[in-house]
Amino acid sequence: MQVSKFGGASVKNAEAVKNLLEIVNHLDKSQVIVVSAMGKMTNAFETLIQYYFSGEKEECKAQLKFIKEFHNNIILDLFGDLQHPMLSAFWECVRQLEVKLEQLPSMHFDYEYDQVVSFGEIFSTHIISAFLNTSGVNNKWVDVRHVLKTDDLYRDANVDWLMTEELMERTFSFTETSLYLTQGFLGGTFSNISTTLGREGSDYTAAIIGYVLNAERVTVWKDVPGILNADPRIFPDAQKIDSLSYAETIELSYYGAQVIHPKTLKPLQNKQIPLYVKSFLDRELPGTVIRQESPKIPVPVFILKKDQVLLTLSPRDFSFITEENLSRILALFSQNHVRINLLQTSALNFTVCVDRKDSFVKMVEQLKEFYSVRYNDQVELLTIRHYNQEVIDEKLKDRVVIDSQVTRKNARFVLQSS
Ligand SMILES: Nc1ncnc2c1ncn2[C@@H]1O[C@H](COP(=O)(O)OP(=O)(O)O)[C@@H](O)[C@H]1O
Ligand SMILES: N[C@@H](CC(=O)OP(=O)(O)O)C(=O)O
Repeated sequence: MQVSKFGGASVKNAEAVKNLLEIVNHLDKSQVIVVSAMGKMTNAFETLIQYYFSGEKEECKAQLKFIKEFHNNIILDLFGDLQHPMLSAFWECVRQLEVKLEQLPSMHFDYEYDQVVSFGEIFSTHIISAFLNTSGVNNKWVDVRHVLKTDDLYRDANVDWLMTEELMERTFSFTETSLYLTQGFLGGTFSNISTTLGREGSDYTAAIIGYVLNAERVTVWKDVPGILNADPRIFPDAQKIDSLSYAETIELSYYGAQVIHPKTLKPLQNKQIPLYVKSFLDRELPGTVIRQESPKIPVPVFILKKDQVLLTLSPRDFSFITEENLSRILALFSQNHVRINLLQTSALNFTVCVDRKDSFVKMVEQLKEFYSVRYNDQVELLTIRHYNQEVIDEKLKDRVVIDSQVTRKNARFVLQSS
């Protein structure tokens, strides 16, 4: 069997869903199709949950209307009729969301987030499953929350592999159908409360299913021809890489290449399942294959992380940056979920480049108790993997370099934002 994952961009409107039908028609038999919320709907649901949680009733109503209209327009284009008989399950879910939003939220934001934002994937999969069925591509809709079991760390749930294996093997048995369609990004607790795996977690869902069912391959369909040596939105002349090793791809995603969710590779590597990244805009193109062995990458790879803060701490007492100081500092970063992207230490200074996020300000206040804190929040972090001097010179032309770290494989530069 194989797993194919379709992200938001590949189902952003009716035309895209028709294109998905075309791709599915050409896939090998025995597939589990994993689908994300349509287009930017997860962002729209995030706005909805903010209004709901803060009790802004009118704004909440207007946002719900926007979300419903978005899906209605796609349905009208695909089915010509909002009340098409195949859509009853979809309308039942819309009603469930409406009922949820009429109730008062609990005090637990992350819990409420997962209960509301999960409707993005539930809606998209009901619509797409019904559309495929009416188009002669028979498939069985599976509620992933019943088979992908997690703990209750809402918004960043951890998979319970044992339970998931047992439930998935039973559910995806390929006895009654050769095509299953299910949701990315979602999970369910032991008592079937919705959870999510972290933003952009649908790639990870595909890998989990592939791992559990011993898939022959997993394919993620994207709006790019494969993995490129840079984000084409930032570096328009980026080149496609034909083949990558798991280890290299894990490094790229660790340094911030946003094309694959970082957790995706490990389950696949553990069972040596190849991952294909292919373009839904041209299904004939070969894409990129990721597997154990791969030829050396023929070009340097550029990864630019924007919205970074460069933070320097110096002990207020007479101590150096010792192991004791380091463990206290790192514990605070971990407690505040602030990710360190680059780290340098000297006798008197601890310097890091981190993502700018809300908890950063709180963390800085805690650090100030022991350290003098200086920071610059107008910076970007450029990583060049497999660098050479020529590409460094070219990329740093007209840029102000604030800090750098060079190893055998990586040249990393903290740059003033351009
Ligand atoms: N190195 C890279 N190679 C290819 N795409 C990249 C790279 N880095 C960033 N991207 C961006 O990743 C996007 C695709 O990933 P993503 O948006 O997560 O897909 P989806 O949500 O549809 O699964 C592309 O549109 C591209 O702009
Ligand atoms: N819909 C979720 C999960 C996801 O992975 O989406 P996409 O495949 O469009 O990145 C999100 O936007 O975070």
